[in-house]
Amino acid sequence: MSQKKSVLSGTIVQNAIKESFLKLDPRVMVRNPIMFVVEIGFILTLILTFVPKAFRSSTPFWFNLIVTIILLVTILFANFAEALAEGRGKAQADSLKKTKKDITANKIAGSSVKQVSSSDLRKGDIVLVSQGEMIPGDGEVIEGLASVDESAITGESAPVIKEAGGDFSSVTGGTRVISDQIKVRITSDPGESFLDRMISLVEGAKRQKTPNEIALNTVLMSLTLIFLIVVVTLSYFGSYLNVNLDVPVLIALLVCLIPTTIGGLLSAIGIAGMDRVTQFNVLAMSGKAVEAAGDINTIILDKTGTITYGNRMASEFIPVGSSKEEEVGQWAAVSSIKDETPEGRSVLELMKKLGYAIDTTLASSGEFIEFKAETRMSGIDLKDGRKVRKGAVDAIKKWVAAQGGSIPSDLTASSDKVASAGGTPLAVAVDNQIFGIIYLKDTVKPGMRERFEQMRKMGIKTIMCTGDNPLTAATIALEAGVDDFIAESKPEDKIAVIRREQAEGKLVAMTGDGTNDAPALAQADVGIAMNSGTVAAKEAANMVDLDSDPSKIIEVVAIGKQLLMTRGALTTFSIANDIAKYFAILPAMFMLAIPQMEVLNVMKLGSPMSAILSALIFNAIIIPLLIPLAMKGIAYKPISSAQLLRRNLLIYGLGGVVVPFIGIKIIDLVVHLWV
Ligand SMILES: Nc1ncnc2c1ncn2[C@@H]1O[C@H](COP(=O)(O)OP(=O)(O)OP(=O)(O)O)[C@@H](O)[C@H]1O
Ligand SMILES: [K+]
Ligand SMILES: [Mg+2]
Repeated sequence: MSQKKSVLSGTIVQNAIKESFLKLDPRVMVRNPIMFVVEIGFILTLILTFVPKAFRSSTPFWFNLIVTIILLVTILFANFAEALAEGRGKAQADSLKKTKKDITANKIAGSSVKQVSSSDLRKGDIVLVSQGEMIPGDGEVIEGLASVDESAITGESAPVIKEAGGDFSSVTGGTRVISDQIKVRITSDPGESFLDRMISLVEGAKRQKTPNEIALNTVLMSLTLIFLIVVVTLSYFGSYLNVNLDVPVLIALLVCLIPTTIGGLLSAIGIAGMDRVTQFNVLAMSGKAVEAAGDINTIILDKTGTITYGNRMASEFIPVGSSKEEEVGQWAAVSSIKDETPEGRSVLELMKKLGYAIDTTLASSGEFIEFKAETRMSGIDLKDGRKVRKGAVDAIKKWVAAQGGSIPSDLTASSDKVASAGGTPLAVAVDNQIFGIIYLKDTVKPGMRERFEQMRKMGIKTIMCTGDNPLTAATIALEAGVDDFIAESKPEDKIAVIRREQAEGKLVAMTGDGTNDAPALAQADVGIAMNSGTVAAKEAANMVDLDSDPSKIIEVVAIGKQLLMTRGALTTFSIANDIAKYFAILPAMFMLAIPQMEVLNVMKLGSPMSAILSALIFNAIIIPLLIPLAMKGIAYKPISSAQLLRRNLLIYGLGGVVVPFIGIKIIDLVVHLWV
């Protein structure tokens, strides 16, 4: 993102303080039932402060006033935690909104170019964008190639190449063309652009509670309800025994017992988790996706463009049978004249490099057969009836065999040589004759082996799925160090792998960039599309990586795990805490009613009233003290989940019991000076 703020700026804190008060509105508070109970308690003690005799209470004015103030502060602290977590996203949204201004677009209408406002562009419109101009809307490059400065969106200053065909065709409105000229087909209507979605995302406007959060909330609400019943029963019980338990004391008891710590921090934890993903330049469409990332068992990656750089370039024409190199090149070129994919264009470039002239007349009137992931071939049907094809060797072999052709005896040896070097062999054929092989070269990105090793330590299995042949796949799989690979896979095969894993109860993540990856990205529990990829891939996925770095999935998984751990740890801490507070406040309450019960004062607190106030003060200040942990998350190390659980129970369970004893005791020493 354009502004990476690692520290919280003063304005964010100021706004959060203001927001904490605005969130006191009961219509807002009711969305957080635990804190809403505290707010009702606050209203009751407020009434008691000014009408001391209400509810047959006998506590003094000053006590009621202090309880009222502490309750208010407790709610404000919880609101502040949430507002602070929301703050960074809001600030980011503001700066993104500045990127979104109306610009003039060169819309192509028939044979002329018309100048229109970018806000008047609709899905399907075609615009021309030249050097120095801003791209007026999201779209797909349909003609040409240009380098584009996407720093407004990604924060990355190095320009990226966008080109028609292939997997690098999508462009984002608000980015700038810095060289050449492209024709773009607009793919979004006003208000539905990537930037719009991004703004509403970081703003948290459409934030919904995740299923995990809803489940936890239900548990916490049930706990609250149980304590409410306990406290109400206690008050009746008291009056039956002729012991007067005062309303402010009962409210203090209730607030201490209900899980206000986690209740106050829960939404901040979720928002901060999402925000951490965003700071990492990954846009998560839902909190659910981030949480799912934390539980991932299997990751599916495609080969080209993910594990390798993805600029598969023709580097050699290898003749087979009785044909000549130039012949292979000629037919490869004829089949590529209208092939807009990087592979297709690289064939023509290789011809130029080798100094061969391309016979364009032959192809000019033919019917172009576009490359499809399903057929794994592309080519042209010539006017004279001949059909020219290039494509995956197995696909071409089948195609030739279906026409009664025979397979040259040296084909396999030649294609295997290319494949075992990690290259992609494309066979070139005309009707029933195979002429030779195009050697497409690609390179594995550096550092892949270490990344996959890290995933293995996290207990995650990696599977490479590629449309390429088994030998190339095996070579690259070995070089990159993935656990498993599937070759010659069509889009539906990728989905089948994901479904198979899911049927075994596993959560599956997938990264991809191509249109052929889109269905699988949608099927996966976590689908991460590369921002460089096609519009279809980005729409199907539930996360978009603005830096287009597929290995980033590791960090996304770590952030997801961290989110789940932080929530679990703070829930444990909160509930353990409440148990400790019980020992401070319950004896104090009875001592207040029956002064002879001094034996109950196990913590040796100053006086019943100072004990109650100390517990209540501790209950309030623990919320802001835990805000940094809620926002930053608990540090994550790749160790087994059993070890993790043991460690967290020890720290946050035991800590949760011990800390309040010490905290309340210290506060009581101070409070008792007055009370
Ligand atoms: N322009 C093209 N013309 C003909 N055949 C092609 C072309 N591009 C690729 N192929 C062949 O089709 C196969 C599938 O290509 P595709 O780009 O769909 O792979 P994929 O399924 O995305 O897998 P990956 O990206 O991991 O390689 C390639 O391995 C290659 O043999
Ligand atoms: K509490
Ligand atoms: Mg691909």
